[in-house]
Amino acid sequence: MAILFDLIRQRAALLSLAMLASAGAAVLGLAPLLAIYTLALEIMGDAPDRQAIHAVVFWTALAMGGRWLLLFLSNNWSHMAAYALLFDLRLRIADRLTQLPLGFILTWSSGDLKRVLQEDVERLEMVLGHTLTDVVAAVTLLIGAGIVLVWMDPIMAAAAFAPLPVAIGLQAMLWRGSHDTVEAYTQAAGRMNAAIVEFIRAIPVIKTFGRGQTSMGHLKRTIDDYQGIVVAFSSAMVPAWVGFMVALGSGLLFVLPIGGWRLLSGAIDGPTFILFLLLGVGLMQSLVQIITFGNHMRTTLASIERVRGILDAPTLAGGAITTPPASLDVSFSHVSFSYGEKKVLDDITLTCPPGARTAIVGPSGAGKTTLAHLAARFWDPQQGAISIGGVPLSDYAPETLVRLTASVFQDVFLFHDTILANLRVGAPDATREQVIAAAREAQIHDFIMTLPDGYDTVLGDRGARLSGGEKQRLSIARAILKDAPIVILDEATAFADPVNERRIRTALERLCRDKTVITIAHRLSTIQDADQIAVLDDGRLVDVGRHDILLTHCAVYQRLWSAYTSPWDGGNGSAAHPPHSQPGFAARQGEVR
Ligand SMILES: Nc1ncnc2c1ncn2[C@@H]1O[C@H](COP(=O)(O)OP(=O)(O)OP(=O)(O)O)[C@@H](O)[C@H]1O
Repeated sequence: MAILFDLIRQRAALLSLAMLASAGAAVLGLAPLLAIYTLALEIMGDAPDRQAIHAVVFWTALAMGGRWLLLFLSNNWSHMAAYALLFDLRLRIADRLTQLPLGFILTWSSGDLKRVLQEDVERLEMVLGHTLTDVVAAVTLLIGAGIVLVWMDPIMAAAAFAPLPVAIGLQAMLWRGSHDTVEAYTQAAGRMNAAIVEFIRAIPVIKTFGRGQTSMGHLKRTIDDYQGIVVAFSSAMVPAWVGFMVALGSGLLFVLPIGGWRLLSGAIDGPTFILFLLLGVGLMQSLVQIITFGNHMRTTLASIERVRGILDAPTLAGGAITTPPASLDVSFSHVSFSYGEKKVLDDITLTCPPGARTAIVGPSGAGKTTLAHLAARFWDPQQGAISIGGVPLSDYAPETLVRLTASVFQDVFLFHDTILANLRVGAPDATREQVIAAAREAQIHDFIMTLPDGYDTVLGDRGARLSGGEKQRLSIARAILKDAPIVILDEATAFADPVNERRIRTALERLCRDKTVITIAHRLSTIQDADQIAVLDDGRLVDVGRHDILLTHCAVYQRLWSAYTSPWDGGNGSAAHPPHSQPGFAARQGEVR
């Protein structure tokens, strides 16, 4: 709720004006009813005054014009405020996302992040742009007209408001019973959305493997689940909701007999009776708007909670050191790391010497990627410290740390922009000539020159028009251009054709020249000449050494190597590919930060 008030405060002036205009429009909305009352007084009076009748028509028309103007202004102002707030909030979330550890962002699916940025933020528009002013109008009408009615005849006013306790009681029943159901509904809707997104993404796999029925099964289950909850929700809510609506319309049951009795007894006149029939009965409908506001607020508060999940997530503390370190070694000192309760790295102490290549190997799930992510500061370890040149990563200013490392990971992201802009991501000031030189070294220049606009060709959505190998080489070109002294690589597991593989190997050899390199190795042939190989097993560092030495005494490495060199998969997924005659790098895909 605090975040909502905080947002409202930022556009308080505009929203207040919108609410005032809405309240004014509501008051003016009473004009036709009062006109009927006044006309009835004139017409039923002894000597109807033509001039007075004309005046009533004139003032009513003026009031209607004024109401139109106030509604127009109220809508305009509330929407201006709402969209400005939405814009601010989206920027705040986007800004926060850039400050949050990458590891945190990787735990969210892109569908969930999109939902927060788009649907959850959009929900505020409904409240701020529409229902807030509607509810102000409804409350104004209810209170304003209530005062007028009580002033005219308290007994008749009591008759008009008689259904109110019943309506409120039924609404309270609805609210009390619905909390768990609304929660279940929200979760079922979330599961169904996620299943739909997954299904759409999986269509190529489904078509390739002919798993249509199986994949549809999960989607169908989530839709059935959602439908079941909606039907149960409706059945549980309908009786009370219908009762509420009937109660709202039942004012006539009280106003008609009591009004008739008071009219006949001379306590009220005809025009007053007519006014109570019109106003007293119609007034209750304002409650619907108030209830709608309450319902919108409930779903909006759930959205705000999700927004807060991002805005309140802890960022990594950045230090103040901006000078590059004298030495470019990367050291892990007694590092332990857990994802939630699950410990995946345990007391790792390892130094990656400057200008040397350290390969990390181990069975699948041993923690290789996590260790590389920690070196790139996706997360901070819960225990121990990671340092560059003896300075803990957290002591560096974030921009300095970004300049010190280039990461090439498996998921390549290419912006919907020109190739030139995509290559300049890590080096915005690079000249065109420097970009071309980097592309040449990454073995991608010739391909770029075959594109219609060369370096100015705009890439499709997520680089869809490029092959996997082309994307990899573009990402390596980015890293070469960035020219960071420390390179963190995640070799991917996908095969490349021999020509592409040779190109990638050449590009990576160029990228890693004279750099401190930490590489996650999936193909052991590529790391036989690494300066040191760190062997991980089940989150622990079991050995560090060169290939030949490890082969003589490290049981885990021997197992990996034997599985790797066996003609059949020895049961270890990460090292089951046949060795290549030439050692070198074979990273497949990569994203450069
Ligand atoms: N975001 C995450 N949340 C929870 N657990 C995770 C997360 N990322 C990885 N893990 C778990 O941590 C362990 C180590 O994973 P990691 O990816 O570091 O291993 P790896 O050695 O790189 O594996 P592979 O060779 O299969 O890629 C695994 O058990 C994995 O399931």
